[in-house]
Amino acid sequence: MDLQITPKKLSGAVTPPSSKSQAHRLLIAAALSGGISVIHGLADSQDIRATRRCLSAMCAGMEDLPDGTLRVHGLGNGIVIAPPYALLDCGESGSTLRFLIPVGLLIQGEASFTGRGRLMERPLKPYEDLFREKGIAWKLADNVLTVNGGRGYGTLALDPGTYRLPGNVSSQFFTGLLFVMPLLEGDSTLVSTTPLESRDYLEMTRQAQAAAGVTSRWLDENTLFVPGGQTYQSFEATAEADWSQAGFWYAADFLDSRVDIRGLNPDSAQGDKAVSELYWRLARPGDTEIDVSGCPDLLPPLAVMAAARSGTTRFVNAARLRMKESDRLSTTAALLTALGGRAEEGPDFLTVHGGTLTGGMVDCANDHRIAMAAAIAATACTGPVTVLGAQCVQKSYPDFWEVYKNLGGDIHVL
Ligand SMILES: O=C(O)C1=C[C@@H](OP(=O)(O)O)[C@@H](O)[C@H](O)C1
Ligand SMILES: C=C(OP(=O)(O)O)C(=O)O
Repeated sequence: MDLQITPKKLSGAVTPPSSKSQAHRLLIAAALSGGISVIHGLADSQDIRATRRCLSAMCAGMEDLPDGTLRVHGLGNGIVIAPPYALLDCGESGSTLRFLIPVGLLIQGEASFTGRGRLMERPLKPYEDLFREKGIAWKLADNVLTVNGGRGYGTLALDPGTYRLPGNVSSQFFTGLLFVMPLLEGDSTLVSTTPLESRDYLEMTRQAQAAAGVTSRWLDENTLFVPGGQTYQSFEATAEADWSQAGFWYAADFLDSRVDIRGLNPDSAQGDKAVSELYWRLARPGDTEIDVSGCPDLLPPLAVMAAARSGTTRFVNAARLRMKESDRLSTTAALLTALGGRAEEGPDFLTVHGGTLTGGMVDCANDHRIAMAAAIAATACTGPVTVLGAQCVQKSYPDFWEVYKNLGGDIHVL
């Protein structure tokens, strides 16, 4: 779907959908438990559907109630996950794939993972290296990854112990391991061999586990101690509003729209709540530097703010942005330059020069956050903006265009 946007300021109230990151975690913690958990406020999106689909394929029960509540029938303390083989279609969701690979080792036989778009090209090496070191079967061929925890043969391939991973590729590997470690018979430690980036995402994992009565503790800033022999208890929880998505509405306000952003938890464990402070930092004129290693998903909306401010903004520690749904350093720079802005990418940074945006044609590169950033940038352009492939917002915010229109956005489908 291609859209033409005629620049208009937006106005009205918005409640962002519930946090995708929190939703993945609550679903997995509920599925690993031994009872029926109740989750309120889950927003629908392609990524959340992917996690639900995979957990269902592992035999967790998912029951949607008419009031929007989801009841999850857990697998039984994760000890026996029923099928002897499961084919798990992760769609385009990196979180689903990386969170569930270790969970797949609990299946009696093989678990195969597949995905679409760029998913299976996104990094998996930290798991591959670790699995090879531990003697766990790993095969990636023709877009399908197969792992085998060997549970059907009376052994548990994932032993308690020390697990070392680089901390600068994706925090999602740490989350995946952290989900299964408490179920092992003995204690484990999870060690980041480089300074751990996106640490708040691990805190979100620990928070979802805490809801299910599962604990771990930091020994130092790169080492997490995970007691073994724990079980996930069923729980009731409400998913909170998504700070990463709120970032786009903050950017709209930065560009002089009047969007009243509602429902956000200021004490949230979501690291992307940093947008509320970064907004004010960017509002001050002059050159500035922003470290996005802890909040990579904020880069597209922050870059749009940077394009309209007075001064140069350098986003640093951003190498991981190249490994998202698109190479986001490149696609964010391309988005801004296509609209008449000035931006340059480096290997691990993006420099954005403030100025005015004129309009033009943006290719979303199948990246939801590029599509939403383009929509917000359009509100400040002097001429029309064409957005190619706008349907990719389905990944995380399916009614984004509807909301944009309700706020007064002027869009029509080409
Ligand atoms: O754990 C999570 O929910 C996520 C972690 C981040 O990934 P990285 O840790 O790979 O940067 C983030 O970009 C992604 O959208 C969601
Ligand atoms: C990178 C993202 O998600 P994931 O890694 O789960 O695909 C995202 O939502 O921007």
